[in-house]
Order: sequence, then C-alpha cells, then structure tokens
Amino acid sequence: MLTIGEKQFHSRLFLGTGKYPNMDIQKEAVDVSGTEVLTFSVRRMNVFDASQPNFLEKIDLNRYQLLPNTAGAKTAKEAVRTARLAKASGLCDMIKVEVIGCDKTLLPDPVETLKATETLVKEGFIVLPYTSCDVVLSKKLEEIGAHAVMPGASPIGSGQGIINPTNMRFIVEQANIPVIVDAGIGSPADASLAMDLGADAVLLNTAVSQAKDPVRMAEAMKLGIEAGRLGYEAGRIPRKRYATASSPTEGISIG
Ligand SMILES: CC(=O)[C@@H](O)[C@H](O)COP(=O)(O)O
Repeated sequence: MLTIGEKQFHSRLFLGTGKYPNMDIQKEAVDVSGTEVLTFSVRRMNVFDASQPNFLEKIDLNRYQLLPNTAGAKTAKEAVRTARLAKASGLCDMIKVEVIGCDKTLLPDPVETLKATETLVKEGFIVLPYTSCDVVLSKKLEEIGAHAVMPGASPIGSGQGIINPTNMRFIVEQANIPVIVDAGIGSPADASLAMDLGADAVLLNTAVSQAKDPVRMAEAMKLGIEAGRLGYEAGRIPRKRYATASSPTEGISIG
C-alpha cells in the first residue's frame, strides 16, 4: 500500500491524461491501467466554466484521486497561483508542483520549485514536487514538508528512461517520504527498473498516450510496475564479478 499524506493507494502507477489520440482511447487506457491517481494541467481545464470543452469528459473523475499539476509555470509565484486556482475550483487539495526552468529541456527550476513547495505546504496542500534527479534537492524538499518527491527519469516526453540510475537510487535510499519517478519513462522495462530501484511509484504519460496502441501499453505499464515492485520486495540477488554454477558440484560422487 502506498501512503501519501493521509491518502492510500493500491496502484503504484500515476497516469497523465494528455496527448491521447481521442477521448475514448484515453478513457479505456485509464481504465485498463488500474491507476488511482490522474494528473492533468490546471491550465488545460476550464475550471470555472462548465460550458467550455473538457478534455476529461469521458472519465468519471469521482473514481480517482486528482493530482492537478502546475504545468506552464516558470516561477514559484505562477505555480502557487495555479495551485490556488485548482483548490478554489474544488479540484483537490493535492498538487503536483511543476516549475519549468528551461524551455528546451523542460527540466525543472530547483530554486523556484523549492519556493513554491514551501509556500503550498504552509497553505495546507499535499504537495508533490517534480524535481531534477538530485539527492540534495530531494532532501531539501523533504525538509520543507513535501509529501513526496518526483525526480525526473529523463526529460518530459523523451522516452529515454532512467538516465541516472545511480542518483535515483541515492534519492530512494535517503528519502523518508515516497519517491515517485516522473517523466521520461519510455517502456514497461523503464517503469519496472524504477520500481526495482526502490521507487514507491511511477508517473508517466507520453509512453502510453503516444504508443501505437495506448490501451495495451497502459496494461503493459501496469504489469511492469507490479513486477518491478514484487521483485524489489522479494529481494534481488547481489551482482557478482564471477560465475557461480547453478548446479553445485560439491558432494556429487559421479566423476
Ligand atoms: C503529465 C505530466 O505530469 C508530465 O509533465 C509528466 O512529467 C509526464 O512525463 P512523460 O510524458 O515523459 O511521461
């Protein structure tokens, strides 16, 4: 069971809702994924005007924990304003802080992410910041009260998988709050590796929504995450420099 703040989840897959070929495929992929947490950009929701198009209209939002994100924010001030808007419109009390510091790489701005997280924690939000894959930054976010950290595997939408597994492992080893690997996951194997490294969950979007068959990929991601978690809990064998025979020969009399 995954616990974030006072909320508990069975599924360790957090799913993004953008870039699906159409809303029917989006709904089916969400269903099949088994996710309990959906993220979406607050800026893409017409939060105060029900007559406007709603890109989540096929999904029964009451069935999910909503995790609006502050995508589009480039400063702490903008992220805080977006989070307050989400809360005021009744979307939720949980927020994914996303403050982009570089237009080309879409990597997060660590200073502004820290500032936004600090403010929103003080205002009573459950705050999940998207961060670079950096152990010191993750610890600082934890110290100021973040409820989970979301280090990026690689740039958003790149599908490169975890480009720095060593740093990711350091973050996991030192965290006392959940670590949710976010962004850049390309395949079920990448998601499985995240869990194998000890992550508590994975947030992904593009790998499913842009797959040739998003619905089957949603299922594959679910299974990859479950397998990775099961393997992590089962305890992998240590890596050894040399071979050890799978059929030991000691005590066997046949020459
Ligand atoms: C939807 C969302 O929150 C993205 O910003 C997130 O970082 C996912 O990234 P991928 O699309 O690379 O999975």
